[in-house]
Amino acid sequence: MAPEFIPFRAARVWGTVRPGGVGTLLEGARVELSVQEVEALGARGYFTRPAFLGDEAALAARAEALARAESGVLHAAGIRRGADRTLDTRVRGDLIGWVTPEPDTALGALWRQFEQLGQALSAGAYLGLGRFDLQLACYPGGGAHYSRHFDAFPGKSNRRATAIWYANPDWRAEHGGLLRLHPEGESPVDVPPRLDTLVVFLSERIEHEVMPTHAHRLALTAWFYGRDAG
Ligand SMILES: O=C(O)CCC(=O)C(=O)O
Ligand SMILES: [Fe+2]
Repeated sequence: MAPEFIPFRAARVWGTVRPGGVGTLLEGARVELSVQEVEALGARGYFTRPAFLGDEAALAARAEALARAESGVLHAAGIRRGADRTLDTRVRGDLIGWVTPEPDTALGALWRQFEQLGQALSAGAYLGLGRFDLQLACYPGGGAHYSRHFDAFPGKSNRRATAIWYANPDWRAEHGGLLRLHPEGESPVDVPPRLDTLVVFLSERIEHEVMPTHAHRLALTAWFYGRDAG
């Protein structure tokens, strides 16, 4: 791991749950981008970071995400087609729901880290980001996937950056479910959806897909809009 990460990770609160509960685990932890991450974003349109929250906060956020998914609030995302509005799960087979967490929760802590990530991307990579939406997505296994797509089209939705945080401990190769990035002019890059991995890419620039998934797969995605967005 790049040495740049060390001072910033050491500043985190490890091993203690403060009186406020899991939501305060990461209080004061600043998200900073390394030089390599800024360069990768500019040159290739993406970067990955193997540990965004740290083990304790990641497991707490995973537990809350799983509880939400199991509570039945998520709905099928598949593209709707035709007059009968049937779902076409050939394009995407995930279940999704928007997330606005309470502050004093582990997902609230993740939310604040995404907020800081947006600020760091604006300061370090001049992306001029404003608000973001946060979505929980669950691929139930059974080969569910999401076909190759862009998250934004120039001049349309004004989504500028996509940041995905994965919540799957013990992810194994036979589970499939890789995020496959297709950077322009480069070979595809596969990202396993392992617990606490963060991937950040430019929404208009990086085409991507979720490969067929053979285990329950959870992810939280933040889409950052430009500051000038409505
Ligand atoms: O979960 C992932 O790895 C990517 C999902 C995705 O591309 C999307 O929801 O737009
Ligand atoms: Fe996407």
